[in-house]
Amino acid sequence: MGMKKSEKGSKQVMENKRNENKVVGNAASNATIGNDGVFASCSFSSLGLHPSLCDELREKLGFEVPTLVQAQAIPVILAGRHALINAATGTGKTVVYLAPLIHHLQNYDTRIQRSDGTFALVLVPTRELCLQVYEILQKLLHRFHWIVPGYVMGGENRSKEKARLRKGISILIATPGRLLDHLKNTSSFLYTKLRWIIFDEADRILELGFGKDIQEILDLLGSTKAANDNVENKVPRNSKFQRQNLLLSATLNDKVNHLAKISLHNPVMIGLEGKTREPVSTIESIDPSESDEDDEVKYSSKIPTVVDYKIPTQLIQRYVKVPCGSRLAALLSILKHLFERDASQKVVVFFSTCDAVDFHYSLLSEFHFSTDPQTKEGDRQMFLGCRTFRLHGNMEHEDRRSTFQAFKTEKSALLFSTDVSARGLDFPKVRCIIQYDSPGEATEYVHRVGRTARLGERGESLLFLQPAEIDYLQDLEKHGVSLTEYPLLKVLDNFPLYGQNKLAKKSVFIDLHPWVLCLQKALESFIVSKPKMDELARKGFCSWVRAYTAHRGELKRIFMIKKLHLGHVAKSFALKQQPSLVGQSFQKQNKKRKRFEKKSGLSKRRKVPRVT
Ligand SMILES: Nc1ncnc2c1ncn2[C@@H]1O[C@H](COP(=O)(O)OP(=O)(O)OP(=O)(O)O)[C@@H](O)[C@H]1O
Repeated sequence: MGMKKSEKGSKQVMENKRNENKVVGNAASNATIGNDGVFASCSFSSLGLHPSLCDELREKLGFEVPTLVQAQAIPVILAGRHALINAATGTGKTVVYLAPLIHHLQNYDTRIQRSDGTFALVLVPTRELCLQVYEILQKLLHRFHWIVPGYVMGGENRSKEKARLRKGISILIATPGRLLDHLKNTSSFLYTKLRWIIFDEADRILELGFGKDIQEILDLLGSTKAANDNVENKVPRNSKFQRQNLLLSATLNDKVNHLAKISLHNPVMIGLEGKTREPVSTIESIDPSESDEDDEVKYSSKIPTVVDYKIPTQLIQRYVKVPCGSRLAALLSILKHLFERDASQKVVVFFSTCDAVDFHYSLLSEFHFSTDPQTKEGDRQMFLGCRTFRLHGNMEHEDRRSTFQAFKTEKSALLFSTDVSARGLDFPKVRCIIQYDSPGEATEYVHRVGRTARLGERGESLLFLQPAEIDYLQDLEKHGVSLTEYPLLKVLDNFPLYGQNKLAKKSVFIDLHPWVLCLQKALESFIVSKPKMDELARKGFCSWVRAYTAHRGELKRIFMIKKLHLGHVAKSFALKQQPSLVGQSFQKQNKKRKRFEKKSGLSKRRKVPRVT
């Protein structure tokens, strides 16, 4: 007896699912951990990648074997599945999505052409990450010259971008704002053959307030789940233009739920709870025919609100408890200690605001120091001998670009940055991360420290906390992150002080330590003597306090503006001025803000975006 059309259809769906499950199953078995816990004990070709691409991975990037997440995820992506991928920082997520794209695009029966337009879209939160992904893509496409890589991002020349889009870009890397701009205004931007949409650092894209843009982008591309279902109705299941969306980050949390819900279709979850989700049950538990409401319930249970973050196991994580007024002296002392211990290394220091970056960068570029008060100014040595860079969102686009490239290639250097460097950037050989201003959300802590200890390399991180902020450690503990204390007094004791014997230098209080007192005095004199520095310090102070008030939710309990002694904050910018003067101007601003909030009923919902 002949089978009914609908029965035939459902049998076909079951068969497809079985085939997909086989691939996902293979992925799990491929992902056996190698001896080092970072790489898998298999080859790239065993994952199903084309031999030429495997050669390219080896020759152009020096990748011999896949990392664990690559071994888990590449077969899943090659099979055409939507996926949500969570793996620790520095474990090779970029190649997780780039390799399958290239594999498929170079495999088309008829070679793709520029006039076909865009096949794949990679969305990233920052310009630097955009460039970084583009550079890797360029290398990987060396022998596949007919696949054209390109990028569009804020700060670039729109007309030039339009011209490139008109010619055709096969794989496009983009920041959301600029992409939306082109989707609306560049009529020659062709994306009718778009097959992949990838969100790298998905949670950050949403946190930066791009949620609306993303919704609009997905709508314009017809790639929301609803639209996707429609596409599936029209396009045969094995069509090469069927959509496949991927979300990746080291910290996929509840914020990604909505994006996953609207953009992923029957996804495979990789790396949540530390292992590949049981492939068969994952696939069978999310039925594409189920309603959105049901999906939401399921996603929420898949991406828990409180998750243990994955931190590279070899990373040494410490905190240092420093009274507010001694923060600057402590930071400079620790940096001096680090570079004296090893002159050839890279260190990144994170600050909460662009102004704070500018102040500290200028200070260290100019500050000369001697513990002997008799030493003439011209004879004093630079406090730190290493090259110093700065990176933040208020810099000129070209400066940002050149700093990013320069810090990448330097062997020994110090980078002062806002969170613009916290996500995805792969600066080789960074040895230490210092979080001078606390990161706020635990997710940001994870990404900041993730700039070191990448791919099994050693690394250390140091979090500055004031005594009143020490509860922040508990907040990190909730996510399985625990830190040990840094022996600051021991480090301070080791600095030579002119005319004092070793015993006299010791102090049990950081703020009374003779080295700290001597350094603080020199810093304050330096600032007073340079009007430009004084101005930078004041600006830095004001924006720092403003950023401190912007901590949200639970964190407000830990970072309480009321507990701050503004005079001590001023001291941490080496300002000698009457703290009340600086404080008053802030308090006026604060009162004005509160009045405004009260009037407009905003006080509960206020969310101050950070300029990074
Ligand atoms: N299979 C591999 N073999 C050797 N090196 C690799 C391999 N895969 C990736 N790498 C290198 O590992 C580093 C980290 O890779 P990548 O930047 O993709 O990590 P990530 O997981 O995206 O990190 P983050 O979460 O910080 O964005 C890079 O320097 C990259 O070149």
